[in-house]
Amino acid sequence: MSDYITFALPKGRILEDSMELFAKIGITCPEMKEKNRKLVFENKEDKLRFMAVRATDVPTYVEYGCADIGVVGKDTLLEQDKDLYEPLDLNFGYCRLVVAEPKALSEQDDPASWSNIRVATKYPKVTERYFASKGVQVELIKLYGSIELAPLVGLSERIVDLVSTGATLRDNGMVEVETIAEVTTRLIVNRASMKTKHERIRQIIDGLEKVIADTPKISQ
Ligand SMILES: Nc1ncnc2c1ncn2[C@@H]1O[C@H](COP(=O)(O)OP(=O)(O)OP(=O)(O)O)[C@@H](O)[C@H]1O
Ligand SMILES: O=P(O)(O)OC[C@H]1O[C@H](OP(=O)(O)OP(=O)(O)O)[C@H](O)[C@@H]1O
Repeated sequence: MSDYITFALPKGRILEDSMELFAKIGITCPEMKEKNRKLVFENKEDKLRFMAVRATDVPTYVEYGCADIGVVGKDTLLEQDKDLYEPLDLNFGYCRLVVAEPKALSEQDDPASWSNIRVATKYPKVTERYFASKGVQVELIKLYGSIELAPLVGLSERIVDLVSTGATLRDNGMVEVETIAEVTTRLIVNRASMKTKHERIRQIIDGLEKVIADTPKISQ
């Protein structure tokens, strides 16, 4: 398999856009279109292998060299802080990592007066760093999804989560307070693969870079 290039792709919302982008530089995997429960797919002719993994696991597969290349949101990279080469912003998956709170709370209360702020999030490390940099002590509550529910039921006063259209915040009576980071999808590469498979990987990066430069930027 060492002459193969292996990709770790997230199973969720990023997968389709990633495969569309790769197709523009001739990287395809017809086997992936078959409806089954397989997790590894091959394009034997072009010596390409694709693994479908949880979005949060992509950096791990790439860091350990099980995958040469990965596709992942900047939010995940900020949270995990792994030793990876990050050569390209793929210019899709636009969203923002924000601090938000219930609208009612925002109107009634001055957060500066709170002695203990509980913040629910999927991103505890980013959240801790962010509040520490502002000199604010917070209690972190790690959740794995539906973060906007936490303040509605008294689990936390605030949340740190992704916002794209704003519909989830709005429909749950919440408002944005501050932006922590702008998020897009990134290409990541294993550091050793960058040396041992330099020519093929460089070709992929250069090809994608050209496609991205020629594609008008779609703002969310
Ligand atoms: N509402 C959104 N709009 C645009 N991009 C988003 C949105 N939510 C998440 N993303 C981006 O897509 C990535 C993957 O999100 P997705 O929802 O597919 O997986 P996940 O559920 O966060 O991960 P996991 O499967 O590990 O729980 C995120 O890390 C982020 O970069
Ligand atoms: O601004 P919007 O367009 O409404 O998108 C934001 C929502 O999308 C993501 O959730 P996701 O759909 O991944 O579900 P989850 O809460 O289970 O992670 C994110 O965590 C927000 O909840």
